[in-house]
Amino acid sequence: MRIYSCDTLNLTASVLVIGAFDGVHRGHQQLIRQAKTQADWMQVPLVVYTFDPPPRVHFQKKLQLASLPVKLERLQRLDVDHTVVAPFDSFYASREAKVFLNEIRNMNPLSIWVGKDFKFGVNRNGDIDTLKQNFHVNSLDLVCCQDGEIISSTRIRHLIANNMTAKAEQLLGWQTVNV
Ligand SMILES: Cc1cc2nc3c(=O)[nH]c(=O)nc-3n(C[C@H](O)[C@H](O)[C@H](O)COP(=O)(O)O)c2cc1C
Ligand SMILES: Nc1ncnc2c1ncn2[C@@H]1O[C@H](COP(=O)(O)OP(=O)(O)OP(=O)(O)O)[C@@H](O)[C@H]1O
Repeated sequence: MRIYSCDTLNLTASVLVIGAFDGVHRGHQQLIRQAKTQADWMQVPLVVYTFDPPPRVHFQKKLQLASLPVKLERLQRLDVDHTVVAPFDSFYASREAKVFLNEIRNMNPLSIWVGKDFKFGVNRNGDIDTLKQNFHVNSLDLVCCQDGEIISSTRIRHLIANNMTAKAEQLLGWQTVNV
């Protein structure tokens, strides 16, 4: 897997997945695996575009589930070809949605995978519909755990804060000692 900073990756074709992916939990893993299957079928590289730190850590000072090296190792294990890491600071967060769209246009995505609630650009001005006006977009139904609750980084943060490590690891699909 090759790693790039934002604004540096140009490709003639790709499949792109975008998100914070804090912890690379089992929901993230399913999203990335679906995208990988499609990328292999299309014979184009799979690109993950992610943020460091995760926007919730930057804005809301939430617990970070995995450091950048750990996140990158997990993405590598999922057979991602290229990962773009945007340094998520106040300057980056002030980018207009259309500037972000221009950046990803340089990767010529044949298909983009995001969750239904995906937002981007200053003040979260861009959404999945904005993305759909410009690209072919796929979204996956949110993956739930055995008890039917949606898996999310937020839920895993709560479990860790309440010392429910075994349950957190079950939703993560990785051991928390690796953070
Ligand atoms: C260019 C850009 C600017 C952003 N600016 C803001 C912002 O001003 N406020 C905010 O809460 N989130 C901002 N975000 C973060 C998004 O709301 C969102 O958390 C991010 O795209 C990751 O998506 P995810 O949370 O679904 O993983 C920005 C994202 C991007 C790509
Ligand atoms: N359970 C899930 N099943 C499928 N896709 C998911 C799941 N959770 C998140 N995603 C998708 O993965 C991408 C990255 O999501 P994100 O990093 O915001 O995860 P999150 O678990 O929702 O985090 P947080 O709880 O901090 O908001 C988004 O496109 C999101 O919709």
